[in-house]
Amino acid sequence: MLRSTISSLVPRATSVARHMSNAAKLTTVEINDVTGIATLTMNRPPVNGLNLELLTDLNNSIQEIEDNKSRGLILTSSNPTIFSAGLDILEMYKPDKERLKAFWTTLQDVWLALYGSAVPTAAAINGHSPAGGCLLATSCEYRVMLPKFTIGLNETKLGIVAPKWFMSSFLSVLPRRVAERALNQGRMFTTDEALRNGLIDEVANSKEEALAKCAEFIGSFSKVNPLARSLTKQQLRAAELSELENERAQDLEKFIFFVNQPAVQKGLGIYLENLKKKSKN
Ligand SMILES: CCCCCCCC/C=C\CC(=O)SCCNC(=O)CCNC(=O)[C@H](O)C(C)(C)COP(=O)(O)OP(=O)(O)OC[C@H]1O[C@@H](n2cnc3c(N)ncnc32)[C@H](O)[C@@H]1OP(=O)(O)O
Repeated sequence: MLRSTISSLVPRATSVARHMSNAAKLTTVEINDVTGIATLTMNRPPVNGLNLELLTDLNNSIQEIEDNKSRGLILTSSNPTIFSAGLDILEMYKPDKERLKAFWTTLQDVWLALYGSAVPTAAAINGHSPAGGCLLATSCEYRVMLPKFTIGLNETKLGIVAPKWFMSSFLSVLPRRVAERALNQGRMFTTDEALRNGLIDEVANSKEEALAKCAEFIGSFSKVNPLARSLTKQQLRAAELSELENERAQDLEKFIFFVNQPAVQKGLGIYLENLKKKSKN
């Protein structure tokens, strides 16, 4: 799984960023030619709702970054106020059976790829980051967030239950007591609260500053043997990764059963309606 070598850590001569993915996709990957760090940007207006297509592009982009020996991965958003609104609720409301399966399987793929990535990962959280957005951010090794936004796993507020692997990412960052209470409450943390509780590592005043801080974190490994680093990370994360790997089919089954419960459908419908009402006001 090792993608980089010590020699690839030496900064290269030019500073031109290379676009690795084409613009028609819902993600772009840009590699900085000096640092070798890849910035993976989500670009699905209006709110980076994680639908099947965005998840597919995310998965392919993570793979591309792993394959092209990037020195690290920074996840961010092209939207100036929203990192990601989490799962696109429309994928779960009155769903098509086959698409629902593909949707959840691809979300599992994205989590396994990002949480288990061999390269150092960081999230530049330049906007709100509820639920699935928080899952992506907490799957990374480091988080830098802009002020006055919110982040958290708010599933209980929607009448749904965050799966175990959502909780694993959350628990890898927060103390158990804080995580348990926040999950039960469906708590959204403000940027300040997230910093105080350790849900994020730093605050930045602009997206550029956030990206620079993420790059600095990734650069902190420049003198560490990359193979030793990635094997250490993967060993530390192995238990949670294999738990999902071994239970993928059951997890999918549970999800499909849960989502199709009339009470869950009713709750999602009401939540969507309220979102739409709010956006009209
Ligand atoms: C073991 C098995 C059990 C498994 C059970 C399932 C587990 C599922 C796990 C995770 C769940 C999720 O990730 S669910 C998604 C949770 N997300 C949210 O609750 C966020 C909701 N959105 C907001 O709070 C806000 O939209 C925002 C803060 C993200 C942005 O606010 P802003 O004011 O800028 O934008 P609007 O609110 O006006 O929204 C614009 C537009 O987008 C639509 N929208 C927003 N979020 C979603 C979403 N998550 N899915 C679908 N659509 C969304 C919103 O309705 C507006 O639409 P219209 O313009 O058409 O009105």
